[in-house]
Amino acid sequence: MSINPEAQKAEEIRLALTLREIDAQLVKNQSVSDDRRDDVIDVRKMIWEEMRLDNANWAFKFEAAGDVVMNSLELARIERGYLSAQAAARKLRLMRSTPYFARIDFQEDGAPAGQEPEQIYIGLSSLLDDRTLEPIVYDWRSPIASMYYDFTLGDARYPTDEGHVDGEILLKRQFKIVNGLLQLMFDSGIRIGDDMLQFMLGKSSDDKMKSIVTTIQSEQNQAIRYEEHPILIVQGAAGSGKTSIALQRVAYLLYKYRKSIQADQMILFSPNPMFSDYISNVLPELGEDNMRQTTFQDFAEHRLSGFILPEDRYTQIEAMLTGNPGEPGYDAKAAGTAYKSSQAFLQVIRNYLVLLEEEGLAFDAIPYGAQVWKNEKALAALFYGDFRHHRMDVRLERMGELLLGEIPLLEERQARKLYKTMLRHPKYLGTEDELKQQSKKHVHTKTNAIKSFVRRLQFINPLRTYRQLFADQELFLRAAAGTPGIPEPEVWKDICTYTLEQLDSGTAPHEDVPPLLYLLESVTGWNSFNSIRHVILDEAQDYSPFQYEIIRRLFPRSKLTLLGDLNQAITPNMRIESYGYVEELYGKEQTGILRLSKSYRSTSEIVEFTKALLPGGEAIEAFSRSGEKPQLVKLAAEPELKARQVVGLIGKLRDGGSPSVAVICRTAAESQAAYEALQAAGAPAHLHLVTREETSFRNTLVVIPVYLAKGLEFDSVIVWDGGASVYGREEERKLFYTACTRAMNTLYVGYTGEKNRFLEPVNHSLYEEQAAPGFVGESAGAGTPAGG
Ligand SMILES: Nc1ncnc2c1ncn2[C@@H]1O[C@H](COP(=O)(O)OP(=O)(O)OP(=O)(O)O)[C@@H](O)[C@H]1O
Repeated sequence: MSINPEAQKAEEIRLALTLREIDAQLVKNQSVSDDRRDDVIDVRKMIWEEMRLDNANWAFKFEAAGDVVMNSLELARIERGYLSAQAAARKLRLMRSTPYFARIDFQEDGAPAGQEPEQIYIGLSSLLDDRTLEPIVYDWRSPIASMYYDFTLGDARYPTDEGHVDGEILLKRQFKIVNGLLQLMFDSGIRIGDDMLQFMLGKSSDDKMKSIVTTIQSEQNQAIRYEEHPILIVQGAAGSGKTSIALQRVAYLLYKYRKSIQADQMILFSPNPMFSDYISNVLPELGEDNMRQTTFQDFAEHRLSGFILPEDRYTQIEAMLTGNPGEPGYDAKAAGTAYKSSQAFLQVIRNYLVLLEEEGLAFDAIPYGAQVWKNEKALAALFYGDFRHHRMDVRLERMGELLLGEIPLLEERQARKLYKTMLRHPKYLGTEDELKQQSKKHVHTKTNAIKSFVRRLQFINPLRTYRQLFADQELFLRAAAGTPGIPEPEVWKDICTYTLEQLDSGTAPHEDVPPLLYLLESVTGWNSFNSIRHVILDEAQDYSPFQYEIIRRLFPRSKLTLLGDLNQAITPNMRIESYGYVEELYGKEQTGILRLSKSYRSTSEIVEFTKALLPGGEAIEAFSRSGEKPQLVKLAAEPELKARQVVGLIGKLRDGGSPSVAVICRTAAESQAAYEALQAAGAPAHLHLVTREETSFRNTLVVIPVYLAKGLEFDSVIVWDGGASVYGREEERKLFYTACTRAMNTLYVGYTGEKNRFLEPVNHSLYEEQAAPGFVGESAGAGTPAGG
């Protein structure tokens, strides 16, 4: 809706006044910041002086120590003040560029006649008039600002501590202000969207993820501010904004609970370090510190270090995708993955833990040098004898205390023995006192090793305990009694053989890592992180019941937000069809589910095409942004020619101005081959192969396996080979869907041979078919390059 010149002028004046206020506050903040910095330096100097009183007498030193403590407390206080001044300056600087992005005029019900509606300007942070303390800009996360996201013109309401305030929105205006300059503004009657969203989505991705605060949609806003249950599950279609919601939700919670929650009390489990880098700019853009980020793999490696090497998730996926049924180890791993990631197996491990209370925990003898101090039998006797009435972790604690308590006696005895031997032996020279000292020292080294062994609970062996389940059929059947889904005996035998082979070679297959961790933590006592108040899991469909249970136990005081898309559950053989087990683990009454069906990433043409790949895909809706139809491109079977054709497609896209192009392959092995072929075929020099070791995100021109492209997006996507021989199995449907949904504006599905079967039912009006550049169509035989 266009805006009259008078209103335009008024907005320009309002912007100028706001900028003036921000400038004034920046100057003031700078002087406060300088003063506080000087104070910090002064107090540090003072502490330093006091600590250097080396030559002073004891009484003086004592007094000085008291002063140091006092001054340290003072220093901590001033430092906090300094940091908060800096944070305020950071926010003001962000606001200097974009002070606000929206305005609503709100008339409260029951307002006295003639009272003007309140003009609510909404920005990244709040800004108060320094003198009157009247709000000039409201933070987008404030309750009053939520109306901007939730309502169109007309009736509206917002929550306050005393209940809802009802009224009417008379105007809804959006601004694009960059570097303090008003570039664009328009009024909208309908949802935010439309014009501004078109504008935002139309921008092609050539960089990391951006914040979406200016155009958050009402259903997304609900997820961002959701607080009805401590556990929130967001199931959303590809491109529906789940990752964006996760990050804006962190910002919202940091604002709402700013007195009690800091950024480092929130933790995001992300799929891999490259993804962490991809999203790393969003919170700083919003003026907030980044939350902590980790991956489940990192945690597992940390906890299992010293025991066994956990196989990486991507190694597992690659093995499943590159192997074939019938090949050695494949079926056992596939069946093992399905069973070990199931809820049924969680129950088996729980039952096993009950059995272990009575018998079966594996112990390792405690060494004293090359000898044994306590053998397995003696340790088991303590665990299952003297301490049997306690919980297992308490038993271990008691055993630790008891064992450590025996060490002085051991030291004394051994030192005496050694001393006597030394006295007798001519090779030990020295006085009696010297020999006594030497023997003590020698013994001490050995007992120190014992102490560390005991403190680290190395006298139990969780790995052997876990292994036992696969080595002892009768034991497994006892643990599995009454649980569903027990594999057929033949299948179980194969699973056991494969598992034992792997464990004995020093690697825990990826599917064994969560059960192993769960067993280890349950026996030794959960090392919980009580300070973490909120855990966010992106790509939640990739976590098994075990992993959820581990996360629940590790963060007992934390709320949880899960964001996932069951249609992108691409780990082969991990059968995750719903989040029912999350509800079971946390309790239905603790859990809320929100569903998002609108997809914002891709053009309507791409969304219509990709949703047709899914049974039940009708529920997915496209945001109305138009582009080219996806193109199915028949490529030559001959590898060199095919690579040249794909180089041609890349050239076409780049000539068309596409800022980021991804050639997406099914596996890492296929990516490597495609990368080499493309290089040899003259691809641009900056073509980059993305591997799982990648820690920083770059997307200008990449070759990437689907499972690493997950969660990311590219202006253009070329599916390297969507042929029937590449995507053949039903379980690869989701993999293919994930690959195609990475495209924002252009999607080319290359294929050799026949098209895959997921494409068959897709209505032909949803895509176009074309011959590759320099390729004279299918009928010309497998690739005769035009003109060459
Ligand atoms: N309200 C919005 N305003 C502007 N852009 C949006 C909005 N919602 C989503 N987007 C954009 O849509 C794209 C997809 O968002 P995001 O990656 O968060 O989706 P997702 O659900 O996590 O996707 P996927 O599951 O496919 O990885 C991003 O470019 C994001 O910026």
